[in-house]
Amino acid sequence: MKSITEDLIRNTIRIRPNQSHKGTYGRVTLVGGNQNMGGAIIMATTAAVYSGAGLVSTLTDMHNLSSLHSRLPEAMVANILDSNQIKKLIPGANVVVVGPGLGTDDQSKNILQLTLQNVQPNQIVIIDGSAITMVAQDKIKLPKAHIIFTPHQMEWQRLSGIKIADQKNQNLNQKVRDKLNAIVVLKSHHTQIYTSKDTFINPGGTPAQATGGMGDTLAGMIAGFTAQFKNTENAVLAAVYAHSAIADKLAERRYVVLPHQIAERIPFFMHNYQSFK
Ligand SMILES: NC(=O)C1=CN([C@@H]2O[C@H](COP(=O)(O)OP(=O)(O)OC[C@H]3O[C@@H](n4cnc5c(N)ncnc54)[C@H](OP(=O)(O)O)[C@@H]3O)[C@@H](O)[C@H]2O)[C@@H](O)CC1
Ligand SMILES: Nc1ncnc2c1ncn2[C@@H]1O[C@H](COP(=O)(O)OP(=O)(O)O)[C@@H](O)[C@H]1O
Ligand SMILES: [Mg+2]
Repeated sequence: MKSITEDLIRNTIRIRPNQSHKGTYGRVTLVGGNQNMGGAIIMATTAAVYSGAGLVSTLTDMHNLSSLHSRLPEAMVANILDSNQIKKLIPGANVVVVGPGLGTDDQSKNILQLTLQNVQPNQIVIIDGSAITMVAQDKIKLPKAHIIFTPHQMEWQRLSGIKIADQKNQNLNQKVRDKLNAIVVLKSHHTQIYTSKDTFINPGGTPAQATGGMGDTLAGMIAGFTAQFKNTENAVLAAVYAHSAIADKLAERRYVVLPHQIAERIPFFMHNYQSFK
């Protein structure tokens, strides 16, 4: 298993060309946040915006509208229950994130299905949180697209059938990845990334990260990075690395690191590591 290196991060985060505009940096659409879990989609959206995605739109329950807007005026918001908005905003994106705080009831399932039905083959789709659980339990058909799953260990157990105790076995994980034909970010205290060619381990991470919303933030970062940087695999690796490297730094002086504190530091981290042209 290869460790993600600083060099890879430097070769991935590019200096922004002068001749560019917001469209250069990708369109991200996020789908999630029911009445009870608006925080999850707010954190994911925040991370996508702070990672530098050019245009970010969020389909969420309208109960979350004012809290999302007041925290993050940069994001556009649409009603998750309006199927016309889903049909418009999903095909218009470069990267789709589905799942943070989506819930797993019948309404959530319909939203997930409609979202996936509108995905285009050239798009990157990050399937996180509740969406992983529903794909696992309800045998939801996956679209032809560049799919990235971001499960924690229990979500991976649900999706892969591999018990948490057996997830140490990389061959088992890789076999299921091959069947899914996706990038799998298997989150834990040292997150592993399974791609079509390789397995990587993230060298960083701290128990100060063990708090709700930490994975939602990672999903948004992966969206922001993959929207901007051409090599999708490297963009995923860079996002995973940045997420924990920022946390490790903050944890030098904190007992717990909050997801929004990570989001605030993303532009500083990316500034320090930019080099690739
Ligand atoms: N503020 C918000 O709006 C927030 C909303 N959120 C949204 O909630 C939705 C549900 O996601 P979820 O992860 O909270 O619940 P679920 O999928 O049932 O998994 C938990 C079960 O798995 C087990 N478990 C075992 N290993 C584990 C591991 N390594 N990491 C984690 N869990 C592990 C664990 O075991 P236990 O804790 O009991 O030991 C428990 O039995 C999702 O859409 C998400 O986006 C959250 O982000 C929080 C903030
Ligand atoms: N003890 C730990 N050490 C390092 N990283 C951790 C630890 N606990 C959790 N994390 C990280 O926090 C995130 C948790 O993701 P997830 O469980 O999906 O959170 P949520 O759904 O609440 O946003 C993952 O990126 C995981 O690697
Ligand atoms: Mg999660």
